[in-house]
Amino acid sequence: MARIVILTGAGLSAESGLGTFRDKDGLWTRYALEDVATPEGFARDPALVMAFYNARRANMVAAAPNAAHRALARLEAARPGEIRIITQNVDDLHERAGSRAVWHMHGELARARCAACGAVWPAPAQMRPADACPDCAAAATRPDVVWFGEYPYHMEAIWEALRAAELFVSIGTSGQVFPAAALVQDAARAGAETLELNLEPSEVSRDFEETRLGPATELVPAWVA
Ligand SMILES: CC(C)NC(=O)[C@H](Cc1c[nH]c2ccccc12)NC(=O)[C@H](CCCC/N=C(/NCCC(=O)O)S[C@H]1O[C@H](COP(=O)(O)OP(=O)(O)OC[C@H]2O[C@@H](n3cnc4c(N)ncnc43)[C@H](O)[C@@H]2O)[C@@H](O)[C@H]1O)NC(=O)OCc1ccccc1
Repeated sequence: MARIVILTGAGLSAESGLGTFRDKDGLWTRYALEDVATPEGFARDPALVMAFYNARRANMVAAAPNAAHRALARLEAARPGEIRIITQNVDDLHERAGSRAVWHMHGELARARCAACGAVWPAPAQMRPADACPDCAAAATRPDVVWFGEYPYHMEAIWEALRAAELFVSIGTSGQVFPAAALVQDAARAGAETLELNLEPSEVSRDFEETRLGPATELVPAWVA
């Protein structure tokens, strides 16, 4: 079981050019969360939701891991089996930097899912609702992401990892989305040390023993070194 559990958010990928959600020009200033990141929004206008995720997938493909992603991959390589990354990010920059022990608790842009049978497969660049499922042939394709009101992935494994953690580190997240924002409390309750690395104080900074402020590409390599 991993001694060090690391939670990451949109702030980790910000310096790779992938917009965050809540910063001044963030995604939620340009799209209504209710329209593009809820099952109800998808039912109302699947084409709008697909356009939103197809655009983010294209941005992801054009982006590259930054020094913070690479530092975390180095840490995992230096300490095999000791590091577990839990990310709220749906991009694949952790894996492209070389990290392997990664749980995407809110899903992945790189995957499509069948809303009828649950099958998942690599997402085409331009996903369409009518795309047929390779398993059941249903035309019920959706992005394999966790929308608001849906149950996040890996929750049981995440809580188990937090029970065994000696150190919990949070990087680039505003602490406004649950249950991700409550994981620091779960870690602290289990006796782990808690460290926050973020550009600015978050909604849950008070739950951390230590908070270091600054850009991830500076704070993370310095912490790993
Ligand atoms: C809005 C909020 C109030 N609503 C919720 O939290 C809801 C409802 C809710 C549940 N429990 C609650 C309790 C209280 C209140 C509300 C709730 N939660 C849910 O619906 C969740 C499902 C939520 C998942 C939604 N899907 C996403 N993403 C996938 C899609 C997509 O990506 O489109 S959420 C999405 O938004 C969140 C964005 O947050 P951040 O990543 O933190 O990004 P943000 O822009 O906010 O902040 C960026 C931070 O980085 C910093 N930064 C910026 N640049 C840098 C930089 N360069 N370096 C360092 N830091 C930097 C900034 O300072 C800032 O602090 C991420 O989680 C991201 O994945 N499901 C659920 O609860 O199921 C039941 C349950 C309950 C308990 C236990 C188990 C199950």
